[in-house]
Amino acid sequence: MKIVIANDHAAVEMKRELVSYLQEAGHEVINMGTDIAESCNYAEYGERAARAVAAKEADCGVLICGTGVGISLAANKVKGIRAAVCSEATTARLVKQHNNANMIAFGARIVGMETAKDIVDAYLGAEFEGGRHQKRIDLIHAIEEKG
Ligand SMILES: O=C(CO)[C@H](O)[C@H](O)[C@H](O)COP(=O)(O)O
Repeated sequence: MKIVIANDHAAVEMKRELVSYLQEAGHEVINMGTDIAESCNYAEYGERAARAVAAKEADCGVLICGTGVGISLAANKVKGIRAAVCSEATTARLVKQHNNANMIAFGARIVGMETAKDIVDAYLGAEFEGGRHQKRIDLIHAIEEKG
């Protein structure tokens, strides 16, 4: 898969390790930074990655900040984005199966490296189930259209 990844200063090391992990698994990774420890603003990185997913430049996205919350809030402001915060693998699987999340987010200050890998594996290994779940996603996007 083609996966975009973005993070703030809280997650530079975790992102670096995940990029290698995903590449070793055969994925193409588009790294949108940040790659330095200097304090930065998660909204800019979340938006950049979300726009790439919305434009179909990537199949999906991985977002990491301190908690995963700020960067997902920013990404979710981009039309067509469903970014879900996950702190464990079951949620990561279900956000794909039920919500067809096109981005996942987690916190480098919340989950450890092995859990982060489990989250990513569960999400990438899951398939959207469609059916009743599609109607619910359509309702979410109807809210988006109302502005
Ligand atoms: O946005 C966040 C919380 O929703 C992220 O955790 C940020 O990484 C965090 O706010 C950054 O905090 P810092 O004190 O500036 O490192």
